[in-house]
Amino acid sequence: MMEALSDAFGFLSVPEANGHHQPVVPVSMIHLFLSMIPLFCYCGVSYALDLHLIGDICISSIRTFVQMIAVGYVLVPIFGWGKTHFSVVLLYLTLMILLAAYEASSRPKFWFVGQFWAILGAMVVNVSVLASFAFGIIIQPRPVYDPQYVIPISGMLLGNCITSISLALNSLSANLVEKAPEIELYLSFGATKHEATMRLLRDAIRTGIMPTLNSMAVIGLISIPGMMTGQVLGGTPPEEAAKYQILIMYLIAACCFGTVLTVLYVCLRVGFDANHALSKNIFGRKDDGQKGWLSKAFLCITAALSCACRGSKSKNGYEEIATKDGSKDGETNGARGYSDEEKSPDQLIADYKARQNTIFVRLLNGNSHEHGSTCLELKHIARSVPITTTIKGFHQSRSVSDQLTRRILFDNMCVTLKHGEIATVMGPSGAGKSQLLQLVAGLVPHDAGQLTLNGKCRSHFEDMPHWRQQVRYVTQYKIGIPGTPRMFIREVVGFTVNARSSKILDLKNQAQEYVSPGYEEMATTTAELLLEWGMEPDSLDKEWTQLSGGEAQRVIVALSIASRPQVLLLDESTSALDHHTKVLVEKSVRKYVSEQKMTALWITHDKDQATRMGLE
Ligand SMILES: Nc1ncnc2c1ncn2[C@@H]1O[C@H](COP(=O)(O)OP(=O)(O)OP(=O)(O)O)[C@@H](O)[C@H]1O
Repeated sequence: MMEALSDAFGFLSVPEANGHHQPVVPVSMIHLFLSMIPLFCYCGVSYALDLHLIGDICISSIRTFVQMIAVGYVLVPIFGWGKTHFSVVLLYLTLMILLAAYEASSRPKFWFVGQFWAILGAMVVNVSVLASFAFGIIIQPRPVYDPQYVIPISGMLLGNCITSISLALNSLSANLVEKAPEIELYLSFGATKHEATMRLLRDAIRTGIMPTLNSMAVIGLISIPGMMTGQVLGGTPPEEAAKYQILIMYLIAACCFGTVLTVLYVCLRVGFDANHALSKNIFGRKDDGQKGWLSKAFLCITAALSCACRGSKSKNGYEEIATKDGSKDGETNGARGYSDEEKSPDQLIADYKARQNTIFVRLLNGNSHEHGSTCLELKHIARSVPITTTIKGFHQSRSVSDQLTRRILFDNMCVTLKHGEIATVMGPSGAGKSQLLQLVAGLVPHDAGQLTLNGKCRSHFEDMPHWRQQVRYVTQYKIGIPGTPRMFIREVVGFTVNARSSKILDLKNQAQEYVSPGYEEMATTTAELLLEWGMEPDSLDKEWTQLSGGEAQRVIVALSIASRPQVLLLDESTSALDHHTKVLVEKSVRKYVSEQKMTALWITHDKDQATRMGLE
């Protein structure tokens, strides 16, 4: 039995003359405790730098100790029974895979409902396929489920998958939440969800598999894997141990690649709805509430210890922050502030109802185009947003009724705009103006009603990217994407070219086909507009991150106009500009809307701007 362990697992033991194994390096419990000392020194560093890692260091150290000692005892009988009972091996593998899925699922910063099952499914499929390939075709142990081979190798595959999946998923889910404005920028220029997230997806895949590729790059040169070392010490010739290790590394890399791709595919499917719109409320931020009970118990103990150590600091383990006037954080002008968490749902609903959420959509130049044909029509549109994300503790709660957890922003909204018309959208902050424009752009769903463009109902468009190519939403956020505006033009033209080439085959829709401008036309128009608005045309070749807030705002408005949409949706698009430049931009928008027979909806808080826009 010990020979089997030694062979497969690389135990550091050599056989004695009497057949018993003697460890190459005898390790006593005292040695183990001594080896913990350097690690625990870093608890002091964590404390000094306020890293909040003391709990994690303690938990990981204790888990390593308990788990490894336990496996040392459990493996011997399992290797023995497993040789003749496949069910024992299967049971052990099931346990391993469940724990691996749980570990991988608990690490990313954001999570979605069903994440554990997605990871479990990805692991089961990929590990099963690779293990079948490895044991059935390459290694061919007898029996094929020989636990001496199956358990250690599956363990190595799963262990590496945990790291890859958690890194990749953490990268993609955090980006889907934190880089939503970037994704929506691409979507609003007609990108599909895959085009809009391609960069983030590539980053996530690279992040996930890089640790494995890195260890493959240095294996043999710098790192000698434990398994190979164990085999050599157990008597296997080094060249044979090396070949076995190479085989294992290839299997690990393939398994990591497969699981990462599968899990990211599910994450993307969950992160977008059928209309290629980002589902922003799907992802929850992981907090201590999502930690396992074991981790929570350890965290409580370490928090109590840390609290006792701090003495003069706060009782709850966190230092209280005093504000300038001596009051504590959360207090303003002597009155204690309170957060949404402390209100009951009824109070919150009453608060929301009490707010004036009226949105005014005012037509500015309707008289000049009385006989024009209808461009954009909103019929009885309604939109509500979940309020669960703002109330901690109710997040993802299934027991609270839908009515209680949603806030109606607007209901029964009807707007008709003819070609060449501009309307302002005004209302208090938080009333839902941006939501209205994003709804028109198809970036958020609507609860009821119908939208039409040139008389064609939105549901009759081939898909939402085709609608968005003609309905351009100009975000109010500063653009922080990598690259330059010129690169962005190339990407945008690519989206519409793809869409057109697929649509050419669609004979039914050819009559209403949208012909987007090519690269040259778009770049020239953008440069001309920027010149009119007091910017150098070489701004197109500056990195987005090097442009000031006002410059970036002008560039994105210019790009939007130059992409010749039917509907222009401007969300406070001149908020960062000085008065003179604002007037120049307003003039150009009026000119282009009129000349190109577009329609524009313009959100502004500036009454003077609304008045100016109405005076032609
Ligand atoms: N995905 C979401 N989930 C939950 N609530 C949301 C979501 N998106 C927007 N909201 C809420 O909807 C409300 C309206 O948001 P919106 O951005 O449309 O306001 P606004 O009228 O444009 O405000 P401002 O003038 O400040 O830009 C806000 O209270 C906002 O918190």
